[in-house]
Amino acid sequence: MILPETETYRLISPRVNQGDHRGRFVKYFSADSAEEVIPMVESFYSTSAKGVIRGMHFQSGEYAQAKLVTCVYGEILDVIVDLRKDQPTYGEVFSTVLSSENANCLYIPVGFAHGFKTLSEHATVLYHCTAAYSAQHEGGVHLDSLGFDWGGIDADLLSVRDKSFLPLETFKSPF
Ligand SMILES: Cc1cn([C@H]2C[C@H](O)[C@@H](COP(=O)(O)OP(=O)(O)O[C@H]3O[C@@H](C)C(=O)[C@@H](O)[C@H]3O)O2)c(=O)[nH]c1=O
Repeated sequence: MILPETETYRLISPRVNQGDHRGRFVKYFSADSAEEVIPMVESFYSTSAKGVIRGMHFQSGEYAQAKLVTCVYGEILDVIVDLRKDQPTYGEVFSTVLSSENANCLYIPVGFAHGFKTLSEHATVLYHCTAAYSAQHEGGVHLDSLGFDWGGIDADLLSVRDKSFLPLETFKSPF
């Protein structure tokens, strides 16, 4: 997929969110109502305990990914940072709460790094991506270098890889 260079992130509210005595039915994304078709090729989810932060991740080159992210169980603070060098918004952070309650979905174009913190006891985060996973094309920027207040970072709950990322200040963006 070729994304317009000026494309930016979008918070998508669920189109259908009806409940009855059985529970709820939520459609958090529909290609028919999107501004353009987003060809998703991989879908995966992760589960995390309270306080876990994962990020700030991206894939680059031919495996660069746009992502749709939603939280289907629990609540997370979802965070993205703009890594597009030619944009005046380079380094800017956007954050939003995604939860099973609000059923919101964040569309993250190529050129942004993504991460989140789990706010609830447990959270399940679901992704749809426009490119396949490629370990060789993975990259990241240190989550504690964005000038963003995570509301506390528990280093014991970070992955070794996430701790190893360079700070935004010295990081060389591939975008
Ligand atoms: C992302 C991913 C990981 N893996 C493997 C690699 C590793 O052995 C294991 C766990 O990977 P990680 O520790 O990178 O998982 P995680 O930290 O949850 O990675 C995710 O973080 C969030 C913030 C994102 O934005 C996602 O795109 C993804 O990068 O799963 C896959 O096989 N396929 C995948 O698509």
